[in-house]
Amino acid sequence: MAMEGESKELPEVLVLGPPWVFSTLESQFPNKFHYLKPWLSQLPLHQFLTSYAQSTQALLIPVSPPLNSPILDCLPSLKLVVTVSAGVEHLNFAELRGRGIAVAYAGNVFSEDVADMAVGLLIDVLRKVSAGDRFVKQRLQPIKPDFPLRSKLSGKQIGIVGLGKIGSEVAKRLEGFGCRISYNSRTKKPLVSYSYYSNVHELATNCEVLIICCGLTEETHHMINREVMLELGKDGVIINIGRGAVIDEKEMIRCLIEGEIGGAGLDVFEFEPEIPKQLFTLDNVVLSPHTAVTTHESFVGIAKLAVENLEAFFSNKPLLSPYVA
Ligand SMILES: O=CC(=O)O
Repeated sequence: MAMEGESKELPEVLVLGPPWVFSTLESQFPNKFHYLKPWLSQLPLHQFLTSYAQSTQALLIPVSPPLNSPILDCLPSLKLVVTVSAGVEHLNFAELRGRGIAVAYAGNVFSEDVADMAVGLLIDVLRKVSAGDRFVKQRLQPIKPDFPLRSKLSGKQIGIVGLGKIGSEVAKRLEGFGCRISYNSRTKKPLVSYSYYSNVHELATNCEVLIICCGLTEETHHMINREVMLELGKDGVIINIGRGAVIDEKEMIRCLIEGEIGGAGLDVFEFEPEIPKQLFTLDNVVLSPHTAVTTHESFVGIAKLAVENLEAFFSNKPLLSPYVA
């Protein structure tokens, strides 16, 4: 049902969650759909949905909050969820399948930006770019011999955890730095020449850097545990642009403080939006507020893809980026 003052002719799309990508989508593609925007209403969400979204077939959401059963119960006509994210851990695929709801997601749109961020964090941790910046600004001196030595990136042994779209982009970039690439993933990739380790323990033992590029599932939750970090070793660096809970964050902090690993570059955290305060005091840690995907280009790209998926759905055509669980 259309809200007062809005078009009833355009296909209806419900938008949930923080409208961060939505504003780009709406400004780039105005008048494509009739958007239901609960955040503009005084009504509590469930009341809004039962008042206005009973015939809504398509839903647009970011990666959080989880799309739970009470929300789905309020949307009896829902047939499509478009999540503007590469990660899909907020979706329960068994339930969505049971309700006959298809899913489209970000596919490859963010992969280059996320891979760039992984390399940026790695260079920052190894070469102490942010630490050097703090050093100069705090002491107001451009050059000082007592700044600690950095570590070289070229030639490093890199272990990629999850050689999907993002992991492959990371590998491609680091090959350009003369790094030796190994990876762990559920299965060996037939067309890839990088060394494959069937478990993260062997990968960590044989690498100097671990880059977490996989999604969060029951299998990957806390996959990077204390044992893996000890195997990575005292000079080892962890970069995480996947999901925070793939690493046992408490143990990682302990390992960083005790010098059991050398450093970390983190764009994601186990209990977002919380970031453990101990990380703020560590100079061998570079932090980023889960912004690997937030470039102008990625936002325009995901807005376009979301619109294309919605248009395909409303004209009974195949989705552009279906997520097949
Ligand atoms: O974290 C961002 C995403 O999953 O797209």
